[in-house]
Amino acid sequence: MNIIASQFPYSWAFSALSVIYAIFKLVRFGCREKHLPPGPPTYPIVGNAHLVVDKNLYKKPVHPFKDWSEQYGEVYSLKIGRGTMIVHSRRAVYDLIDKRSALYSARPDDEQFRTALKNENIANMDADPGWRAQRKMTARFLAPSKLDGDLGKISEAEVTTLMHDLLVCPEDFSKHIDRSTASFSAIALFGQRAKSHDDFWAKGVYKAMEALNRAISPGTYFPSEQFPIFKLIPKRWNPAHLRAEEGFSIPTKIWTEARERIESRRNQGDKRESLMDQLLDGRTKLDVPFHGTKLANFVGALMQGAAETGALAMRTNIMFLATHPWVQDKAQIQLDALCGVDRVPTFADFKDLPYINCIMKEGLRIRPVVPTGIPHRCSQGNWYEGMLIPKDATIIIPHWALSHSQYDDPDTYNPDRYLNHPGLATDYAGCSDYQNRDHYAYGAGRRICAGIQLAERIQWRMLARLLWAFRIEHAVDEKTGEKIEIDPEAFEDKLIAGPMPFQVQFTPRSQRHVEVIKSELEDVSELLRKWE
Ligand code: HEM
Repeated sequence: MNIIASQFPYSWAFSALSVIYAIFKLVRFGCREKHLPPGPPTYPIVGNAHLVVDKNLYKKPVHPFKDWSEQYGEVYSLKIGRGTMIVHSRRAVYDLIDKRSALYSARPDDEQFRTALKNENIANMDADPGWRAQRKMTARFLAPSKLDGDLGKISEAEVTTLMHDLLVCPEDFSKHIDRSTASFSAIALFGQRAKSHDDFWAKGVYKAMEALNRAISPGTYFPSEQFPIFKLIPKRWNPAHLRAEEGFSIPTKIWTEARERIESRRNQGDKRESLMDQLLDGRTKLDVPFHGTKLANFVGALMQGAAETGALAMRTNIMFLATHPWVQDKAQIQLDALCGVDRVPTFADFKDLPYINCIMKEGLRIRPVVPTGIPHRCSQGNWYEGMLIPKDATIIIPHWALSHSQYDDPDTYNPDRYLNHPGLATDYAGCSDYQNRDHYAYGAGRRICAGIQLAERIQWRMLARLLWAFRIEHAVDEKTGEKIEIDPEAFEDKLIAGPMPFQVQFTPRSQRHVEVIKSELEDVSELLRKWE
């Protein structure tokens, strides 16, 4: 009896201490650890997870990314997942993402991304030999010499088709742009052209992107890395998980069919110069071999990276050009002086048409296509100005917020701000003169957009030719005769985002311009037919 009585207080005390410790740990769970960069106040358990439920992280009227940077500085942290660090200044992007690129080039190990992209999409692959091999091959295939050679001619031919489509049916301008960027990418990557918007080679890529955007857009799935309890929800009851599975299965089905179509064409003796043809030939070999669906998904992921981004950026340009006629005036003075009415501009005119480049940069700055960037992961803990950036922290470069805080008068659309930036984005990215970087729309460090050279050329060609050919103006309401307003803030809430639908008018600048477009189309028809 005595023995039991003397043991009781100890076991009670032990249990009580355990409970107190568990409560302490629970309450501390979610608190920001010492040495982490500062950030918004945390709540027990949830940390800062509640803050990202609002998808409007970057936009007006809330703009929290920007407000937090004003409050907490150039690098701040959110207690989400294994820690989320926001790198919010030109200097910090250069110091961390560019200079320490070896530590900042991994991708977060996020279950939703893992399920939707597996290790088969270059944009989400970990920084391993397979990813390096794919980057190397992409850089080789999309080298400037090729993009300015045969691929350049094809790209210009597709833009000529776009000009003609805009003559014939201007109200469908968005569809024409989608077709144009998809078709050029499909010729380069698969050796096949998209003759119409409903063609497999155009429809497929937008269907794949829609599935992917549905799966991985910020704020649309449970933060199961932070709260593993969500992993216990049966997958069939978790709509976000089902969306993630479709984010993989829908694109994989499309790119597998694409590969089969190419194999069948090749079996009929029709071999072409596309990336897929070269891979199937074995003419181009990857340092790390492909298995299963990886080959189809590699080329498909490039197609996904190429088609929609360029189309969204172009829609943004059109929106701002329609609302800023003085910008068109400036560009058209240069175009008319150089090309007159008898010839269309080509990329060889890049240096002589500097204002087109200014317009391209300003569009990417004011409405970056990937507003919150694609997250990076820090693969090794390191210190920055007395703050710890922990191993496995998610790293965000908030493109939209950066663009709206690191520039003079950032909310004003003004391509003139780039008059002293005559180079392409590649000339400024990663440069030690970080104050002079043009914009961050292509990301930073080793993970910077792998198609940046192509992206710049596609947009430049579209902008130069469309501005040479048309005045872009507000659409007019047929009943009232009033112009239809365009809301420049109406942008999608997606990982890869563009303007909400809007209406504009494309008016040919003269009858002579119309004639030149028609004769140009005749000239390039032969070239394009080869890819049908
Ligand atoms: C306006 C056009 C484009 C924009 C704004 C854009 C933007 C971006 C951004 C922000 C990233 C992530 C960078 C980072 O993690 O820091 C990215 C990655 C990527 N982009 Fe683009 N992109 C565009 C066009 C293209 C084109 C034409 C291609 C052609 C293949 C392409 C292929 C890729 C690929 C493969 C990646 C993944 C790179 C990696 O994770 O290693 N993009 N892009």
